[in-house]
Amino acid sequence: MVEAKLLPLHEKIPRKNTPVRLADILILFLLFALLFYRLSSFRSRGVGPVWLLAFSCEAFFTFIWFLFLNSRWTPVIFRTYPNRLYNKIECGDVPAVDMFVTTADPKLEPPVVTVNTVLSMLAAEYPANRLACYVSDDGGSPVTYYALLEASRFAELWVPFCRRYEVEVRAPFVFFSREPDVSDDLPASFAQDWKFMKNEYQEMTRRIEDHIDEKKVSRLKDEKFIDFLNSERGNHPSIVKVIRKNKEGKDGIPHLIYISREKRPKHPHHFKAGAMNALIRVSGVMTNAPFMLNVDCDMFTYNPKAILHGMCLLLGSNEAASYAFAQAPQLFYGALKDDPFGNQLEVLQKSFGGGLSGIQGPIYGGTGCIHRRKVIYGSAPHKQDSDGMSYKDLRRIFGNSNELMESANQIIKDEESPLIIGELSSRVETAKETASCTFEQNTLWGKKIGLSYGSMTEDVQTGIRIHSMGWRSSYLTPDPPAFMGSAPVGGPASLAQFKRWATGLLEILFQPDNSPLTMTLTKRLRARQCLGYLLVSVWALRSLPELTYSLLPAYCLLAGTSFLPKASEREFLLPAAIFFFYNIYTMAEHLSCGKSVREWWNYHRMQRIFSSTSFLLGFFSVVLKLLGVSDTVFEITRKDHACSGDVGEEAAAEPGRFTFDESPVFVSGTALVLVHLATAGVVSLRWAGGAGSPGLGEVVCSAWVLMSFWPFVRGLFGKGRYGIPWSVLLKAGILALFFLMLCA
Ligand SMILES: O=c1ccn([C@@H]2O[C@H](COP(=O)(O)OP(=O)(O)O[C@H]3O[C@H](CO)[C@@H](O)[C@H](O)[C@H]3O)[C@@H](O)[C@H]2O)c(=O)[nH]1
Ligand SMILES: [Mn+2]
Repeated sequence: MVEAKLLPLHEKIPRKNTPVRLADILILFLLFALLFYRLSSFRSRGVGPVWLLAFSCEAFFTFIWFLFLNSRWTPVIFRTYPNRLYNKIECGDVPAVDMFVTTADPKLEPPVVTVNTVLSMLAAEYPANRLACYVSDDGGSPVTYYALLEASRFAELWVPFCRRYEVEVRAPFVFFSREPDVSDDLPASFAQDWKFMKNEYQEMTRRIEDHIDEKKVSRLKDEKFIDFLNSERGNHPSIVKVIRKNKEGKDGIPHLIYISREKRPKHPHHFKAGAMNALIRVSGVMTNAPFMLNVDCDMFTYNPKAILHGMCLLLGSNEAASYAFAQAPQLFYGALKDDPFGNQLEVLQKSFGGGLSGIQGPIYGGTGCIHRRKVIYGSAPHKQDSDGMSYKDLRRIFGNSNELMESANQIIKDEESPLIIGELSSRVETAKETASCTFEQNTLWGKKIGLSYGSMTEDVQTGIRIHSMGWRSSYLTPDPPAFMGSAPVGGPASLAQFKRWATGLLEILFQPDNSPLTMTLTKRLRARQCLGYLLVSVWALRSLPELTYSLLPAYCLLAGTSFLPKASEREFLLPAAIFFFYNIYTMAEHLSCGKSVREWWNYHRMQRIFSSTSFLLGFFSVVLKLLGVSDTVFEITRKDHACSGDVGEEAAAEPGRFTFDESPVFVSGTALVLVHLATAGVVSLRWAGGAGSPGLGEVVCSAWVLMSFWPFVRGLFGKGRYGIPWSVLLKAGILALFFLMLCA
């Protein structure tokens, strides 16, 4: 028998994908043929503005397709074998992991959501004395702190209960949403314990919801809340509170620590990246684990062995040692059927994440990721710096805290041995210092170490920095999935999220010391990985050709010209074939991932909507930032979660129906729909009046735009939040009129 410890902890298996490659190439070939046809037509019929525009858009689409093809050319899958780690666990030989949860606003992110996430982390299957859970609260709210105190108390019952009955999903709201499974192999006590626990859980959520008002919490007159008395949101000193210490060893409950970093109105706080850096420093002086797991407040552990699976990717072999981090895909629990807002991106993540895994590795997605601390501290791959750094360097890089410098030096010298730091409580004052808003001044935080600043997608930016150092990354895809979060519901939240992403991704492209382009030329970012990053970096730029291409059919129908070959010409088959194969291809891909045709259509149509709305605003935000007019802001996504009693009003009557508000993000989409409706009217009138029949290609395209933007068409007639507000209609109307005049 092969000895257990000799068996690999993970395997990286190339996936066969010949049919996908063939389909990718076929479409690329057709796109090139179309471009070639356009070029040769310039010679025969001259260069008109309409065909030139069409050609430019198609050239852009071809480029995108090429990037797409590159990203999925050599997919691999990772298999992990956590059982092979049990030897190590028995000897107490597994590395410590610091777990970070970020939350920022108890109104948009209900504390019950955060509490469920925290409980699922505390109950992880991993030696409890190797774990510490740090919650960063950018809201600085006593409400969140109160909820965590409750969570800590409940954990005393919950964690042993999960271990005793090997509970599968350890976020209580999931567990109690199903009827208990009373199978024969469970002890007779289970049914009774289940009832008791459910009751305790409900009591706890009731108390938390009872204390959702900050004033009520402050009135509790408990000295625990003193720190919050004179603090207001955005203006308060650092608060660090040890809520619970692990006293009972490896079968106990991990440490739980609350942090609210210092905030002052005049100091930029760098949103989530700033919060993460405070977490990294505070944990650095308190437990200093060599690995760090970070999740958003709504992203609970779905697979209790998630960390074990992650460790299988990061420990054991030379190959594992080259992985900077293990990233899990962002999957969603209890999400709406058929993904009406097209924001779950499961199919896309599978192809993109699996594809990049075959190059340098998946991108860092900001949540559900286990990092090696030394990577975040700037260490290069396969380099053991046994001497560590000089005091002067440490101070210049990490900042003026002896404890932090010392702990950072430990990490740089030797990554896997956990550092035993005395009493947690004795470190609180030091921790507060490192969480102050001036601590980062004249250090490399946000530049060379920690999470990088300057982009709304700090995650991707940081990932690029890491890959540029020559590190690789791995994809954490156990079955069941490691983590699950909540996807935004409704039009405003979904479009705002994609706007933020598009903004952040484009911001990166324009940062000389972070842009994937320069990183490939000057550092160790692989060329194909760079192309992979480009595929998402150009989201905001995609808005221009997408919008242009959706306007072209309307323009041609109104102006009596065409941007496609006539249906009677042989070349008409080219765009027709692209249209046909592209849609069949994306549909087949969805079906092969077990998705419905409906879900494919929702994905397709939301892609068109995002491109012409969110991405466009993202593009403008970046332009304004580059011009120095206004800076970009991180707008937090509202979490309508099954576990928070009040399912937001968005999700009320018709949860899958598109909703609107007065945000400018709706203007371009509304204008587009108005233009096409007007076009349909004019063209039918003309046709009835005996004018010649309009071009088939243009008519199909115009109808396709209306079908894709159907939520907006419905929005014209909807009531309340299902209707497009007057202010948006007015702005869109003016734009549409302007365009119609242009066509006349
Ligand atoms: O000033 C802030 C703003 C946000 N957050 C936290 O950041 C996380 C992500 O925010 P959310 O509003 O949920 O944004 P999403 O669009 O869902 O986030 C995705 O995209 C972000 C980048 O745009 C990444 O940071 C996230 O990890 C990734 O899940 C949440 O836990 C927030 O509490 C803070 O801690 N401080
Ligand atoms: Mn989120």
